[in-house]
Amino acid sequence: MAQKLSPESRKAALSRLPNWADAKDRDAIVRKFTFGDFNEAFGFMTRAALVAEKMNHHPEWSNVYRTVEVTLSTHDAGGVTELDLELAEAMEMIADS
Ligand SMILES: C[C@H](O)[C@H](O)[C@H]1CNC2=NC(N)=NC(=O)C2=N1
Repeated sequence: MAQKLSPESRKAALSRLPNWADAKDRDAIVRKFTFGDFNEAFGFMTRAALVAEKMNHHPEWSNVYRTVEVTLSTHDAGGVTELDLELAEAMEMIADS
């Protein structure tokens, strides 16, 4: 099972993911994506969902019109692991493409 990241490696990883922040109320990382319109937002979710399913690692997320709010945490580990960083990086690539 994936292990929770140490505070040091988590801090280093977050510095490479500048748009992501620690969740306020739990052990997780969060980001709000804003797209041009609903089609772009939902297209992002569709592509990210396919990656997540392939990884067997799933986001908590919600969509309002052209925004998608994402929370990543590894439930089995009770906190942030490499899997969350990997999915966050994949989401950055998808949102940029
Ligand atoms: C049984 C299944 O493999 C697990 O429940 C997987 C599925 N997706 C998951 N996603 C996330 N974010 N955390 C998990 O611990 C997790 N576990």
